[in-house]
Amino acid sequence: MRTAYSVETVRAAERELMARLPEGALMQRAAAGLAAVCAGLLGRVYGARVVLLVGPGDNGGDALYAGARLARRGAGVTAVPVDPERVHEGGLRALLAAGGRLAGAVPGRADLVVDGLVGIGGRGGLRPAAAALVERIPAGAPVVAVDLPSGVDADTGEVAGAAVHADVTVTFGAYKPGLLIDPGASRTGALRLVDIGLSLPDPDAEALQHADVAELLPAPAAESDKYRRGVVGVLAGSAQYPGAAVLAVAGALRGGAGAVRYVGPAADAVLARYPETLIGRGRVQAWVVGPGLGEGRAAEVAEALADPVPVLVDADGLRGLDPQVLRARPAETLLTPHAGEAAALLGTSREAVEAARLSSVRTLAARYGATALLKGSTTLVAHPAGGPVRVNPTGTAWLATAGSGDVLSGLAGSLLASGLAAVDAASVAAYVHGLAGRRAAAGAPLHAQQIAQFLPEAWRDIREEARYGTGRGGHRA
Ligand SMILES: NC(=O)C1=CN([C@@H]2O[C@H](COP(=O)(O)OP(=O)(O)OC[C@H]3O[C@@H](n4cnc5c(N)ncnc54)[C@H](OP(=O)(O)O)[C@@H]3O)[C@@H](O)[C@H]2O)[C@@H](O)CC1
Ligand SMILES: [K+]
Repeated sequence: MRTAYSVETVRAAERELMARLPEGALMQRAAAGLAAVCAGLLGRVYGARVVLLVGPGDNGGDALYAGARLARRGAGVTAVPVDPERVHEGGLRALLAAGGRLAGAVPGRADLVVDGLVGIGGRGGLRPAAAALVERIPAGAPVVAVDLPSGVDADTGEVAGAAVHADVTVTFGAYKPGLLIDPGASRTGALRLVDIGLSLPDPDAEALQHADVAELLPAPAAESDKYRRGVVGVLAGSAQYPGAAVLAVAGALRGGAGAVRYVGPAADAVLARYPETLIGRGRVQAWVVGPGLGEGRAAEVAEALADPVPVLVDADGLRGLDPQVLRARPAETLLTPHAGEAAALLGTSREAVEAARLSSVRTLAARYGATALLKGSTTLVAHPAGGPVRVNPTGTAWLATAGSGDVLSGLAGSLLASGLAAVDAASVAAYVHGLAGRRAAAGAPLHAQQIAQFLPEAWRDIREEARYGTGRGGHRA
């Protein structure tokens, strides 16, 4: 599990630790870790041209101390400050003593650029003087961000204006949520965590990794039959949208439940494609309600919600949901809106949800007493009782295609039926779905059926990589 902590939490842990350590010890730990990553990237440190972009705070200090370490190993290190009047004094002294130099402009060539402009003390998009240095980064030079890419909001991943695009981000003490959530996540490149000895409470956000997902994926036991493995009911589709039913069933058939039961007017379309589907009402261990239902189906949605089993509500099923009804349910409810549907549930605009995805998903879960999965470039999952928000690390922009959400809801419902808690079912489904989307896309547009077709491959890959380290990986770790 990759866990992430808010700036406030990191600062508190840092204060607590600093009080017990000699002055500057934490910065030295940070700089040592940063220099080690830089040296690894350079391969040969001696003679390498390293450029440090240095902001006025401790983030710049980290860069300067790391630069000093590289200079002592023979690198040619040039520090370019945003403001020559405001540079971390100790760091600058160390760099100059090690043979590094200070310059007023970014050199035209570099083997490595270190972004020490701003870290967790940064607010808003990069200011013009800092942004001007970023623009001068020599083309093709690899960029290592110190703690986080400058311009990315550490707590939310929001990017207001200019921000650094890093190839590697070396972060200290703990991951910050903004490194895992887009648009920030797409600026970080490969993430490296340097342990500086902070003791931390419960995280604010967390991201499943292959090994976590492998442990959660249901596996049939020797004595399993289809009913013990769970039956998932799918209430979806309409005369107008029969395809949504087919796609939700496609996802559900590949989610580990022993059987899929379809209820609705698209039975012919479903059977034509998946003859193994059970048709009509009967006992289920979880429901998927909503994809392609169209209008006027509230009574059927209410009936499913009255069944005392976990229910996933998606798409048209989300219209007019009553928080009181969900709160009174004896089993878990999982809501899977995209930003527009979440906005309707929260009585706000789509833009407001997109701008503040983390707080939106938390509010949604708390207000409706349900687990909430907010779809998007980084899908988020929140539990109604709070706790860390799960951030999906496998998403890809190619997943934003018609019907993709129907496959996801079928898959998540199937995982619910096989006994996973709603938070796990939702986050595992998002993870496997994202991976399948990446496999299916392989850099080209895809359609939703392909995502469903690639689910078994993604699933196997997760199992194998977790067990033998031999899977093809491919997700950004
Ligand atoms: N946590 C830990 O355990 C450890 C933390 N460590 C390190 O300390 C870092 C935090 O240092 P920090 O507190 O000095 O703040 P930092 O990120 O350097 O930025 C503040 C400066 O930037 C400026 N500025 C603000 N916004 C801006 C913008 N948009 N565009 C441009 N400029 C902007 C702001 O200017 P001002 O508002 O003062 O005018 C201020 O001068 C942390 O990220 C990590 O690297 C490690 O050394 C040890 C362990
Ligand atoms: K930085």
